[in-house]
Amino acid sequence: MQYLVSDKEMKHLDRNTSEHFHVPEIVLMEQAANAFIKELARFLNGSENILIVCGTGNNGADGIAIARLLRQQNISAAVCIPFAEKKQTDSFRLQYQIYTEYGYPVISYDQSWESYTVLIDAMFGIGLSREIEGSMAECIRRMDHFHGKVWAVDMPSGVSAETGQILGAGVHADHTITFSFGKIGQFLWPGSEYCGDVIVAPMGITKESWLNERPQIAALEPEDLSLLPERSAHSNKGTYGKVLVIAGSYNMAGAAYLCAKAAYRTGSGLVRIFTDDTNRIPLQSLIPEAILSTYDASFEPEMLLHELKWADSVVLGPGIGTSGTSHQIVKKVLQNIQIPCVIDADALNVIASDRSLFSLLNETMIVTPHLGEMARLCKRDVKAIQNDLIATAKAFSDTYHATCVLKDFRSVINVWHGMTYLNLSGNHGMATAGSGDVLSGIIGSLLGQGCSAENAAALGAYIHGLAGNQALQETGFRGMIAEDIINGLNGLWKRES
Ligand SMILES: NC(=O)C1=CN([C@@H]2O[C@H](COP(=O)(O)OP(=O)(O)OC[C@H]3O[C@@H](n4cnc5c(N)ncnc54)[C@H](OP(=O)(O)O)[C@@H]3O)[C@@H](O)[C@H]2O)[C@@H](O)CC1
Ligand SMILES: [K+]
Repeated sequence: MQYLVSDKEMKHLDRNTSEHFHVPEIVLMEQAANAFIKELARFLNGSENILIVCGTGNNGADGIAIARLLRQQNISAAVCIPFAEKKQTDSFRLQYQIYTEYGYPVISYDQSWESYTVLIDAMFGIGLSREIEGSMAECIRRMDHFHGKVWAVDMPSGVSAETGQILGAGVHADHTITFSFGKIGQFLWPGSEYCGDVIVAPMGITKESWLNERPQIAALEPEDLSLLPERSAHSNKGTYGKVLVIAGSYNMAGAAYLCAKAAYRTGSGLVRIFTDDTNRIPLQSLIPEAILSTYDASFEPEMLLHELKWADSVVLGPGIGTSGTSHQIVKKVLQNIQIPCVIDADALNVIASDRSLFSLLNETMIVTPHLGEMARLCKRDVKAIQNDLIATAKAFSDTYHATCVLKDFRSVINVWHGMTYLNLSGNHGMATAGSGDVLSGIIGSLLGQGCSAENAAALGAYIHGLAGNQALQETGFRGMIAEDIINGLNGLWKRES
């Protein structure tokens, strides 16, 4: 698991390193500059002519230190400090003094950048705190139009380290070398598109610097697949959980099929589909492994209660529609459920339309809204939510105690009183109908196999993305459909065994 930090957290870690562990700022800066060069050097062939555009804060100070170290390794480099008259930090002044004592070149802002082949952006790092305006925004745009490769020091200038929003203007980097921890804004849209590939370079601020604080945001990595429920040679189908998939209404067999199949492909021993009777024939032929319980116009709640007693976990909602019967089903489940549950799709729309149902949510439940569903749940517009993904997911969990998986290009998973996860697996091929049904089936399966709500939600989103990445090898981006993601799971498990 890697931790991702905000600008404030990084400054806090920096302060703890200096004040508690007594590592001087200038030592950290030298380590940062060395760490940057070590990564950069892997891409250089020695013929480059490098320009480093520096601000007057510590990001700019890093830039000047990098220029000095490059020159001392016989690599052609010069700095440009377009707004040298602005407020300078002590470290900036010191780095500038050292650099000029050596007689290394500082070019004026008016000079052409034509002869330079690489640009290093050291204007703003994690200190960016407001919109960039006027001539500074012009300078950012000039960097953005640079003809060669662009490397960003810590953050591309203009990208908020906390939200990933572009503050006024932003530099599109080919690579971003960031120090010690990934920054949240590097992984949220649109910031992620400005960072190019992100390299986290260790530079001496370590996890010890959290002292008594706890990191808030994490991203799962391949080694975290060890959190998956164990399998045993001595087992039967009952060992791996019974999942009740309440899905599919008239003409919506597909959602039930994808969800149930994903649950089976994630390892569940038994899956039962509770669905509209008109789905019986297609589901029996599409997925004969599933047990079916169906209802018709005269929906009898007793049958549903009976199925709830049978199950170890429930997925409630894919394709159930928002009819009166769907409302009855959702309400009955929420009032009676005593096992872990994923609430998805139309079940969320039903809840959004009847505020009395919100009070039935609790910490054993996982809600999986996409942005539109979340907009209906919290009565905000999609754009506002997109600009504020992490806070939105957190506010929902804090208020209703359920684990929230807010689905987007980078889904945010928030656990009530717990960690926030940013899911970094997956690709845009997965933006296709039914992809969400597959995700809820995966999460429901993990719950049925005994995972906590936290592990099922974070791991479920991660596995879903990995399966999509696996599918990419067969389909490419453009033609991927939900079934391919399910097939991608097979590839994942094959690698595991
Ligand atoms: N922390 C660490 O662990 C380590 C950090 N290191 C490096 O330090 C970097 C952070 O340095 P930093 O704090 O000096 O801020 P930086 O990004 O250089 O910005 C400079 C100043 O610009 C200003 N400003 C803000 N927005 C503005 C705007 N829109 N338009 C105009 N001005 C604006 C704002 O000052 P203000 O005007 O608010 O007083 C701000 O302070 C970090 O990214 C990394 O590279 C490493 O050396 C090693 C260890
Ligand atoms: K920068």
